Amino acid sequence: MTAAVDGVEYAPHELDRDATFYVAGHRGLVGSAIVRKLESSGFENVVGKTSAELDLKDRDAVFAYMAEAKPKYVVLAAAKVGGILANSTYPVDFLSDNMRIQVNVLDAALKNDVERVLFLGSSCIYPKFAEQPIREDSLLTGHLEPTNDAYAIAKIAGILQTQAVRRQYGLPWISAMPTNLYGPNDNFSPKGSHVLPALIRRYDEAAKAGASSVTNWGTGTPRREFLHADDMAAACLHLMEHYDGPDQVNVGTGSDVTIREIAETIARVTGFAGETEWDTSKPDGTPQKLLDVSKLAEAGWTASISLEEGMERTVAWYRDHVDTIRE
Ligand SMILES: NC(=O)C1=CN([C@@H]2O[C@H](COP(=O)(O)OP(=O)(O)OC[C@H]3O[C@@H](n4cnc5c(N)ncnc54)[C@H](OP(=O)(O)O)[C@@H]3O)[C@@H](O)[C@H]2O)C=CC1
Ligand SMILES: C[C@H]1O[C@H](OP(=O)(O)OP(=O)(O)OC[C@H]2O[C@@H](n3cnc4c(=O)[nH]c(N)nc43)[C@H](O)[C@@H]2O)[C@@H](O)[C@@H](O)C1=O
Repeated sequence: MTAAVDGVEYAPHELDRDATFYVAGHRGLVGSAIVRKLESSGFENVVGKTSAELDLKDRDAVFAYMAEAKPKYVVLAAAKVGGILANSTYPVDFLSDNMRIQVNVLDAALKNDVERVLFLGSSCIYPKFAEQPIREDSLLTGHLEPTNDAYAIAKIAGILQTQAVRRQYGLPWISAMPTNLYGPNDNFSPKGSHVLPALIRRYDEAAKAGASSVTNWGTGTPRREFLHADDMAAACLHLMEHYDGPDQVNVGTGSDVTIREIAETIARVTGFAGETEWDTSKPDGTPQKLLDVSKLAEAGWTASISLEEGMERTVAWYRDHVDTIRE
């Protein structure tokens, strides 16, 4: 199928199933979903390294690994990642670690002639008060949300590096900007996680303990768009096979909910029957973050896992893995 994005036709570019495919961050929420998707799509040689085996902040080690593994394709799904509190408490780490990880991986990929790279950014790259739904061309048109501006600047630098490689070397590297994601292998730590895993854990623990109330952060009024990691992985492979433009592509569902609404859904799915309270001393973050996904739709991909189904699957996964989740 030929895809026409912004009036430019892209012929399908089927990836070689026998080639080495390096998924940086292969144990994480997104990386593990990409590994599942690649393996179920016939890729025979998907490789990855844990951060203990290969610290991507270590430039020499990254160059040595890339020279040895010689991947033909790379997805960069390794990053320092966290929710609103972690981002606003440790901005230097989110800026510095992510700049180093991405510069090392992208430079080493260039040195080793990696044919196709997918860089993953985040919807927080867009201005805090961007017009909704947020189009790709609103990048750099306004001020960032202060709770994650340091992380966002690192991600913007990654997009620019991908575009610069295209301009200077003509390589077909691309980048995708996911909305808020969730699913198996997420970070469920109460202080470090994003809202959805935090609420699954809080409501599940409260339901099991028979608690009369739970307290969430902020006012509950911000709106967020949630995409299941398996959909994200499918979108990544689709883009690598059907898109070859310089602009970053938004990846989301095209619809959003309030935090209060998602809390009600999680309460229902976990069986929590008590009251929900809101701690307004905690930050709300950006009031709304809904991506315009028309470029992705033009490229031929739309999400298929509903929020209700994705929540049920994730709560079930969490309950099965509660003893081994990362803290
Ligand atoms: N989760 C979300 O809601 C969103 C995520 N994204 C982006 O998607 C990508 C993946 O995020 P996600 O899967 O959620 O994050 P996770 O935290 O689940 O996974 C990140 C992975 O990165 C690896 N990693 C981190 N630091 C290093 C390091 N110094 N050296 C080697 N590996 C490292 C970790 O490896 P190990 O396990 O071995 O320590 C981990 O598996 C990131 O670029 C993120 O910015 C974008 C928008 C939303
Ligand atoms: C993906 C994106 O994720 C981050 O941005 P965010 O969307 O604001 O992230 P969040 O998921 O942590 O919060 C969403 C909303 O939910 C509310 N909320 C309620 N109760 C809890 C709670 O218990 N935990 C958390 N984390 N949030 C809570 C919280 O107050 C906020 O209003 C970026 O830093 C950056 O990492 C990024 O790119």
